[in-house]
Amino acid sequence: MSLGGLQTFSRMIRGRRLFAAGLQCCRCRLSCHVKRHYSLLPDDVKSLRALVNPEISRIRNIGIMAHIDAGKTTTTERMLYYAGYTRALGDVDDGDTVTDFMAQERERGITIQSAAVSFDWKSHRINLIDTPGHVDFTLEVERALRVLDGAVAVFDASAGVEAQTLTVWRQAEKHHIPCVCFLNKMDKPAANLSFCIESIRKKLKANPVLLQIPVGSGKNFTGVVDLLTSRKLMWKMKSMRDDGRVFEVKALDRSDDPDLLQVVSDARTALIEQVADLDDEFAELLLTDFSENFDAIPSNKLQEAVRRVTLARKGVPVLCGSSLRNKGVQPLLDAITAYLPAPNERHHDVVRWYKDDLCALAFKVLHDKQRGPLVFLRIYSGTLKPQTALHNINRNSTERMSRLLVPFADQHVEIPSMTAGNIALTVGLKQTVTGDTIVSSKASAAAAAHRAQNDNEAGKRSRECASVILSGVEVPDPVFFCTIEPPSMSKQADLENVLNCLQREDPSLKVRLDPDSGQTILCGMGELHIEIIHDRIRREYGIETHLGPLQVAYRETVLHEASASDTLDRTVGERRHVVTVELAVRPVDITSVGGSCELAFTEELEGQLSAEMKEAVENGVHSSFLQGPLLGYPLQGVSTLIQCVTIEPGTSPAMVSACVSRCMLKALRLAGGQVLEPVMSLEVTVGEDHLSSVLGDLAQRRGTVRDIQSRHDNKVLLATVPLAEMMVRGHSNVKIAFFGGFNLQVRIIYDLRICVHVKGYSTVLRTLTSGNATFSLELDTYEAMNPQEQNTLLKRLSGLL
Ligand SMILES: Nc1nc2c(ncn2[C@@H]2O[C@H](COP(=O)(O)OP(=O)(O)OP(=O)(O)O)[C@@H](O)[C@H]2O)c(=O)[nH]1
Repeated sequence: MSLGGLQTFSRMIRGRRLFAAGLQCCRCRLSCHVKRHYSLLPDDVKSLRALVNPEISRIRNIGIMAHIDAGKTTTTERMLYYAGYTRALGDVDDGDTVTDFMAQERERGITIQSAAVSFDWKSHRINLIDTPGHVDFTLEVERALRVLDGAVAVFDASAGVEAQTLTVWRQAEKHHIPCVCFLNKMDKPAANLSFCIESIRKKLKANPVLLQIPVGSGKNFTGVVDLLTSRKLMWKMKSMRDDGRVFEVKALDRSDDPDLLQVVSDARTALIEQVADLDDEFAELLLTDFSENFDAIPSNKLQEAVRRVTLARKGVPVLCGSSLRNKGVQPLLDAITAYLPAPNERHHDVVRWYKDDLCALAFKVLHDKQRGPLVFLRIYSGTLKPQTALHNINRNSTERMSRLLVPFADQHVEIPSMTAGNIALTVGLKQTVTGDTIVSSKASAAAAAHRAQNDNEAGKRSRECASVILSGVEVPDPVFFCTIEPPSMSKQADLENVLNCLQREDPSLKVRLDPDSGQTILCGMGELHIEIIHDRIRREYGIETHLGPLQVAYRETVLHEASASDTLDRTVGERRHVVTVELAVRPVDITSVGGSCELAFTEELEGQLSAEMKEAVENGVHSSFLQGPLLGYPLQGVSTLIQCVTIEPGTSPAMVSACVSRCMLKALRLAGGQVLEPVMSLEVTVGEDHLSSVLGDLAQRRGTVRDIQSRHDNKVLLATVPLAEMMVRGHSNVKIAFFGGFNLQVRIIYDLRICVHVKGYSTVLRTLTSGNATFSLELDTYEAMNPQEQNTLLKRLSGLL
């Protein structure tokens, strides 16, 4: 940090003092004894077979999450290297990292799949998942977070909190995951500690607990001062190729830069005050045993308190470094073991019903051509052994697991058993999909349900069953779709097979058949997502497919309330089916129901209908929700009330569903249709010189500017814009861009280092700003189209334009 930066920071933390005036800062009087610290590195790369089941308190299941390009993969590579699991440092820019092992990841320099890696650090087992930063792969992050106990949020220290950081942070909060922040890229000239701390506070609404102060800035960033011990950790690199394994640990003394001493002293006092504010036990210790000199508090007491604060999610420890320049990663590893929770410190309600019986969650499925599906399991209780039958509660099926492996990126090491708290990779589970709960047997699930019932006498049966199933992963709705065709009809069955495999791996990929054209439709989270799938089908399965023009996934809703009734009277063979249905539909606020549709029965009907017929009615309504009356897009924000159902004896449930669907269509048509379009939130970082051209372009795209902020010399433009406006205009061109655009897209990612979501916009932005802009885009909401736009869309989709 520059002198000015140090002083600003010093002022900032002094200004933030929370404690009473009695808290005085004491100058540290630590010895100037110097020692050399070597990270644990065995003589050779560790034998993967040496991995054994560690004690649960020494396991850390953690994820690395951040905005695209913050340096997650680079940081993971350093961790593996310092832990002794790799001989050489991998580099994303050279395409030789351990965790980005897919061909597309190596070519594009981005993470697409989360990869699980197990390694040991100072007698702790770290199971680490490197997650993608690109918004198209948000589900990968969600799946990983579901099974993690803690996370490291990596930031580009020159950018602070970026758009996707906010998304993943919210995801971590949803799963109550304690985090540690790592301000990476401190070697960049624009790196700014106080800016990052403020953006964590303001944008993430988190409470940053700063544990280190950087020494030097930009190219001269040489190390950090650990505020707990007041010791300097210095990486004295002899050359650019120095791997940073060896660093010097030295207590601060009077020979150090007086500005640095002042900043450290102020920051340490602020840290003590902040922790005392957040942790009563520490505050009490401080006031009873160290009231004369708060600064004399032992570092281990401060560390214990920071741990409690982190686990209670009252604060997030903040560390800094530069992974690419090999500085600051070993203290980050220490922080993971010191502050993030062990599996037994997390409370998963369901685990207590299983006691020592096996209970695990399938959180990821990979397809291996030789071994079939590989299922990643997080074990919550009990022990997993190979060659055993396992029961899948969600599918109510039992299948045999043949082999048990420890995942080490794309290498897998076979092991005889695995205990609670760990992450395992299994071979042989053919029916299991992401989100399923795996137990040892049907009987053990029943026993768990029984325990749940005993503990919760007041609960209903259905709730008890639900409580013994681990909650799965929420799959967001796809926003793009396109048709996919095999090169010839003879390949259709192969393509269907491949798409089935890919869907098991990736629940955010949806495949459906167009009922009118009979074509196969691919629905995905973004253009890049669909392009990667297309590419994988070609490379991994050898099928050259043709993608149709990319289209926006609109939704439909209704404008007014309407009622309808219908009677179905049909004789099939000897059997007569007669059913009469009366129902009403009405619009509901799309934000209040989270975008979904609602279904209710009158109280009277609830008591009258058998479970089977109720399910038939529900099926009829739900199938209508999937196809709106205007353009056949799924419905959103529609509430349905079933008012009357009369069923004559002998009528089949299928006929009841058919009658309900027909009646729904009548009611929906009467209620008047409205198209809803996906509206994206857009963040563009651009130099001030180019701001006006970006704004002008945005106005033409029906964009709404929400805010313009300053970040260093750049402006950050926050806006919302309809997704359709971000695509290449003239849809037939998209097809050409798809086939010819592969290299172009790779180049854009490398040139601009941006989150390329929509090629059309990225190209325009590059032209407008001479390559001096980055942007990210994510789904904000669905909004009603105005009548004129809707008319144009209806005409275009019906071929009239
Ligand atoms: N200057 C500087 N560059 C870094 C640092 N760490 C990573 N980078 C560079 O930043 C770019 C992105 O690094 P990655 O490690 O791929 O980032 P990521 O967060 O894994 O990216 P995604 O997986 O695509 O989201 C690469 O060009 C790295 O060389 C750092 O400490 N300093």
